[in-house]
Amino acid sequence: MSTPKTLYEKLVASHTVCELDDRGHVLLYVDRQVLNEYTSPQAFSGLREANRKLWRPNTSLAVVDHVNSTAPKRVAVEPQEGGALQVNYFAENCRDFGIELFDILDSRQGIEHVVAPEQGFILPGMVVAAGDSHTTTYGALGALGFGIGTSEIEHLLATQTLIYKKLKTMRVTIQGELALGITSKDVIMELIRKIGADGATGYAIEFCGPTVDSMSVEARMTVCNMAVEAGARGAYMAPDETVFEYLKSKPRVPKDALWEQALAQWRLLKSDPDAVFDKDVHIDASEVKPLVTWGTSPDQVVDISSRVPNPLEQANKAEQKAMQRALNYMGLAANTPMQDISISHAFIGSCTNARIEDLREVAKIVKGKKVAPGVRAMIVPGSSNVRAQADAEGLSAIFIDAGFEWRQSGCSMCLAMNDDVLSPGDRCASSTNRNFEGRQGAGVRTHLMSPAMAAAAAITGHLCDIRSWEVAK
Ligand SMILES: CC(C)[C@H](C(=O)O)[C@@H](O)C(=O)O
Ligand code: SF4
Repeated sequence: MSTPKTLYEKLVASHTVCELDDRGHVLLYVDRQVLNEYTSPQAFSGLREANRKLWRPNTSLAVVDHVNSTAPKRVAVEPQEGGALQVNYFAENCRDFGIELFDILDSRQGIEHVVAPEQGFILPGMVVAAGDSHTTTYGALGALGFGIGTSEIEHLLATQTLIYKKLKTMRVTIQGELALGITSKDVIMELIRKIGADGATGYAIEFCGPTVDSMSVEARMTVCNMAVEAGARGAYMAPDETVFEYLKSKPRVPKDALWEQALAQWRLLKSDPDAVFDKDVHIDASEVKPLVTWGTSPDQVVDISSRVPNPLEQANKAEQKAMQRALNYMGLAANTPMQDISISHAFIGSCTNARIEDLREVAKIVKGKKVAPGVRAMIVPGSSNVRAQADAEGLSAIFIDAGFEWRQSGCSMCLAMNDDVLSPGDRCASSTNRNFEGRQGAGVRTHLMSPAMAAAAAITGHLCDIRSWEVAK
């Protein structure tokens, strides 16, 4: 009998063209890649210089997302606008190399990790690479997605392969029921709290267990998306009926007999029962609290009902110093109750938490309420399709009535590469995935949390416990 294998090992094995050495390097075939205007220019320039063509142009999908404006009225970029150079060069490259592009005015435009699944471009069992670390998101569909650098993009476009180092495997088993108001965002933040921001470096994570099984595909995407903040360059769940149901209606999935054939194959995509993982982690979902970051790394995170931690209680001197530095940057004093922290901004957006289910949750929280005086709150839908759907469901009317800005889609204030930049000292409750120094603008203080928590903070003007909110409803 052959050795039992994890799904990760099966996916890598089925895409291995050849082994390159005995240290785990293989030449890996990549099924599909998603391109953005921000990380692809040098790759295209390299191809142009070497006079190379794309090996399989129709395996690429190109989306403008990082630098575009999210101003409510959408217009094409003008040559003099910031980011226009990247957007225009991107369009030129897609035209010259024969790649399908969702440009700013396209009704399918949006953040790549929201758009690609929405289009049915990512299917179970695929290997997908892109010049963006949050490509792990696709693991929610049972695909192996990971981020690559710009020279790797060039290699990939020319050959449809990559030199890939096989990862170790980690199984994260999640069981128990989430309490009212607790979301999959809190679950992934709990994992990061537990294992640290480099706790999964060198690993691919398989998420499993009853809690994962009962999550929607969108909730699973949040988990796989943010797993990279624990260092994982691969994070997935075995695809199940929930995934197949989600995919069924998407525009680009195989149809009719091909669908049935695909389904039969996809149902085989799971780890063998006795497969051995290099590491096992368990999470009791019933114990997960609403989490919020206090520092400048996603693992500097606490339960909303607790206090800003005190570095002096840390035995490790280096850790103490890092905590103090984070507190200084964040303008926070140790032992302050987290709920006493006032905010100036709230941002609901990003590929972590700006899908339609997230926006529905936000609408439930803010309906009939008003954004606190002095707070600027914005909602940036994950894609133009999500925006249209939120309009159709009446969600955007609720947001606008409550005083939120309802904007066009893009990465926006998740990393502030367009005009959506905050000012030094601003403090933002954010549904995003990274709270690094300067992430939302120089000197800006970012607190990561679930979209529901960010919405509640916008209304009250300070960080607050979604559980008391849920009870009060
Ligand atoms: C711009 C891109 C390289 C980057 C990433 O890789 O994730 C960005 O999307 C981010 O979230 O920091
Ligand atoms: S929304 Fe944020 S995390 Fe996602 S791809 Fe854009 S910048 Fe990166």
